[in-house]
Amino acid sequence: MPAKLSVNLNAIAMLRNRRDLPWPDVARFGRIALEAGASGLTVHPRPDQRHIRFSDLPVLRALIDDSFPQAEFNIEGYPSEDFLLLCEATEPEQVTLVPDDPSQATSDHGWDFTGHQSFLTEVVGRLKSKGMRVSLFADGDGDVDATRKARATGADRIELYTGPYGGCYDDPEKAAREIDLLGRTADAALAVGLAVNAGHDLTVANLPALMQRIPALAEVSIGHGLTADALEFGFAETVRRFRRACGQLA
Ligand SMILES: CC(=O)[C@@H](O)[C@H](O)COP(=O)(O)O
Ligand SMILES: NCC(=O)COP(=O)(O)O
Repeated sequence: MPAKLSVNLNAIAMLRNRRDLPWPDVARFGRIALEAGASGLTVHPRPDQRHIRFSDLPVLRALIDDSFPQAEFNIEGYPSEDFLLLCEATEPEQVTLVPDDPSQATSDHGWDFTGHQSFLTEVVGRLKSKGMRVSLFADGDGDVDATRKARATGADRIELYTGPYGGCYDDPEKAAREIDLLGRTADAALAVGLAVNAGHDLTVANLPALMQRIPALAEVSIGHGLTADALEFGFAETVRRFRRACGQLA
């Protein structure tokens, strides 16, 4: 079963925000991605709204509801009260909780499931009671006990943080070690009943090996590498290239 591809629109929004102008239009690129066969859209609104703005969320929700009802909306972020209210107002199919500090340039680690067990349990319960699937950002470090603790929060999935793997683009031996750790984390998560997503710095080049080691991967969310490729190949063609790397197209 190929992994689903959720296209992250953060980089498009970041480009838009360079000027006080409405382009590139995130909804337009969301539409192009879904027309090209992406399974869903991902956004990671950060408190300073430096890329996705809170006002983008209802527009993207309406795009999916009105034109692509089979697609999924995935909202990622740190579960502050503001973020939780945003999710409750938008009702995405999936919320991915990420332990980001507001000052972080980008996400760079998964949850400490021991230290945040009760906090996560409460937040996961709150979101799930409103019908949202919940995924928890997790380090791919092979820690079996951490996956048990992730499961104990009531979450449905983990999202493997693949940044360290993505950073090995020029070091195949290191990449193989990272794949092994990610694979062992995924095995442990699947064994306790969690489904497994993955994201961060995934590319057309590094996806196939990840897919081969974790064939049960449910979804990948990709923005940075996809937007970079789109400058060369165009947005729709790039989505198709990533779908091919996910095993969706021959
Ligand atoms: C949760 C995660 O992995 C991040 O990749 C994130 O969604 C991207 O965030 P930025 O676009 O802000 O770097
Ligand atoms: N969850 C990861 C994501 O949405 C996109 O990460 P990246 O491809 O922008 O690194």
